[in-house]
Amino acid sequence: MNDTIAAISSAGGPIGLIRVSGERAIEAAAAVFDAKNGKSLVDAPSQKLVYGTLRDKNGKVVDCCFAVALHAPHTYTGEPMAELQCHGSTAVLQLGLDALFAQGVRQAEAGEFTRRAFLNGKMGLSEAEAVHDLITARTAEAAQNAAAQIMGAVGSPVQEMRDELIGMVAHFHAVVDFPDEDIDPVLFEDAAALLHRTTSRLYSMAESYERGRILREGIPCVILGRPNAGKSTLLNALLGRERAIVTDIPGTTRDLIEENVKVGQLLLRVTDTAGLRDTNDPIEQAGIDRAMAEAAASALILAVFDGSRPLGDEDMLVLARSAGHRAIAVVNKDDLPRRLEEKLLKKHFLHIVPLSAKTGEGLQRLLDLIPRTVGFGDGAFDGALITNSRQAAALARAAERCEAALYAAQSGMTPDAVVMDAEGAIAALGEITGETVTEAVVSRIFSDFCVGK
Ligand SMILES: Nc1nc2c(c(=O)[nH]1)N(C=O)[C@@H](CNc1ccc(C(=O)N[C@@H](CCC(=O)O)C(=O)O)cc1)CN2
Ligand SMILES: Nc1nc2c(ncn2[C@@H]2O[C@H](COP(=O)(O)OP(=O)(O)OP(=O)(O)O)[C@@H](O)[C@H]2O)c(=O)[nH]1
Ligand SMILES: [Mg+2]
Repeated sequence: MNDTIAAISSAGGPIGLIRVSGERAIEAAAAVFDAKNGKSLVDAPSQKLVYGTLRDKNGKVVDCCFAVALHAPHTYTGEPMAELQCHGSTAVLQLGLDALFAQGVRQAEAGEFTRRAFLNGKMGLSEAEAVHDLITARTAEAAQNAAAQIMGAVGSPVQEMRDELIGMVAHFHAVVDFPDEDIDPVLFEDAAALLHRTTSRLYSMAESYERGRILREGIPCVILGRPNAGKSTLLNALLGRERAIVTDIPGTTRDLIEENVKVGQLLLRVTDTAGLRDTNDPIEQAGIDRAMAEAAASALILAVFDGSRPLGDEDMLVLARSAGHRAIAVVNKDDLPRRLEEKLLKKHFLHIVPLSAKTGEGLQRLLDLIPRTVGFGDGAFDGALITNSRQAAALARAAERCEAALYAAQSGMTPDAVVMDAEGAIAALGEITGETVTEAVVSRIFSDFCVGK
């Protein structure tokens, strides 16, 4: 039997939530809470807020709050649960928690509520992982996608494909078990059709991770350019505030300046850097080294050029660093007379955007372009984007095995060959739903969660 656990499930707001789950959850909460109506929480109807007072382990009243009993099995974890909705002070919440501990309840580990929900069959593993995605979502779109996944946007199709493959394998097993009978060729045809459909579905789900990862994590983007090109001015323009120091002295920015900015549906994790040039100043050189390293690790380079001057040697460092990278050339200072020749830039960059970081003229064109260069148009976020690397890897493995089974079915190999690969695909899909996953993997997944979830 599971012991009873409790944790503070809220962070920092004016109202705080203590959650309790396990066989003794409601009794323990009832022991520290006196309902104003004089009845014990044990006798309260499920899911009904009850007003009253909370007492610490010494019996002192420390809060006027709500309590709620949640009767199994219709709870988040599937176990009896209780909640105390207190005032949000850490002191109050800790006293409430300590009072529960005095009733034999223990501190919940990271993700333990959701782990229990999974182990009790309340949700599949992909839904549990989406809970974590939702808690850590940094944009509305990422939250929307995660919410859809909690509702089964990944788990349901995966379950469906798995069930279909299991049905097919069962059919083949019947044939394999009676080898004397002739194999109906329709069986191979039907199997091939199913495997074909499933293979392409699986590949497209696995491939959606490239965009799903960007949705969840944002896109690391570096502003690169010669000193004085207007990199810091561009950062400030993107942010809409004076974040970085701007002067007309070349070499103003030394350290990396990292900020997040929402661009369309995308979170841009943008870094302003030191201007690239040959220098004898060791401090400036350290900044340039960091700029180069940061650019190498980024997914997008905004290469800034000063449009009011011809391209110079320092700009060649920018061209070299941008080569082979996803990059947009920004021709800045477009409010001044143009002295830069675009010819060389056109050879190096697919996209060239003239703008003035100072006046903001042309900035919108850059903002429109950035999401498109990383594959984000105006999409809906209905949970179809895979955001989890573990799921993506399992989907790719399932797709490969499914494709191998398809090949076996089409090339008239023995039913055993079809079955073997199909079973590999079934197992890989089971890792996503959680049906065929090891204890160690489950532990690792939930240890990433926060305490109280
Ligand atoms: N106060 C509070 N707010 C919260 C949570 C919580 O645990 N407590 N949640 C925690 O994540 C989230 C809501 N998720 C939940 C998911 C399922 C159930 C639940 O009780 N499920 C029952 C069905 C209940 C019913 O149909 O009325 C079940 O699955 O059997 C509760 C919360 C966000 N808000
Ligand atoms: N006219 C005009 N001036 C600009 C524009 N963008 C930047 N400047 C000016 O160019 C100078 C350098 O701007 P910064 O943003 O500091 O340039 P930087 O690339 O960050 O320079 P370092 O940090 O030294 O590498 C400042 O005087 C800015 O006001 C622009 O679009 N038009
Ligand atoms: Mg600067």
